[in-house]
Amino acid sequence: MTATLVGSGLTARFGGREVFADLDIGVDAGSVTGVVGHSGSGKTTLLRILAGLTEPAAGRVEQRGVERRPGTIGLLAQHPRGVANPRWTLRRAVAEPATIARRNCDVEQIAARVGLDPALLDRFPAQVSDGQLQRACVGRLLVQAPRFVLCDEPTAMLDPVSARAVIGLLQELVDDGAGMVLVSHQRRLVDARCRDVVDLDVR
Ligand SMILES: Nc1ncnc2c1ncn2[C@@H]1O[C@H](COP(=O)(O)OP(=O)(O)OP(=O)(O)O)[C@@H](O)[C@H]1O
Repeated sequence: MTATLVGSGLTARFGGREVFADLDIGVDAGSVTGVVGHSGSGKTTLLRILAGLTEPAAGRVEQRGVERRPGTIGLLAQHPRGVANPRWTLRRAVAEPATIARRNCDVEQIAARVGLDPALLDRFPAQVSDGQLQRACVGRLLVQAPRFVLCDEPTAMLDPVSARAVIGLLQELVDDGAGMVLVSHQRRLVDARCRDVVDLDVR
């Protein structure tokens, strides 16, 4: 059975104001579903609902064909500084999924894979650039090896070289069989990468 993440009939509402209603979205293993829409249309909210971080006002999210274990969904935030623990070194953050699962991981090898200077691994988030921190977040995803990756404008903070590197690394996760939901304002990127696109503006 193909692993699939499915959201059906999803409605998001804050303080009586409806952000979106009765929305369906799905992504299969090894493919990318795009999410586009104007600022405030609910893209981040949709990712948070898919990740189980926000409860929808209606509808449900299911993972089909996936073994029950923690960490089957990974998130890559638009602003890595907003999610990185400021008191943890990059080494600790990258290794955390392996620490939780009580398995070993070669953090230096992961750093090499994501193009992060190993000397930066013992720094704290405030001591590295946004691009370096985002690469560490991608490294953490590689350690986590989630079945589904939810990416919220993952290159918005990055220079073109770092952006291409991050997109390439995310594509590797998809090539290895992850299903990805990609939120982006860059319609060209979405059209080039995504099999299905959910447009929150034309519903
Ligand atoms: N926790 C919350 N409480 C109240 N309102 C919220 C909350 N989270 C989001 N909203 C509102 O829901 C709407 C959608 O927000 P969301 O961040 O999902 O939009 P977005 O499409 O990701 O925007 P952007 O492209 O600017 O990142 C906005 O009007 C926002 O103010």
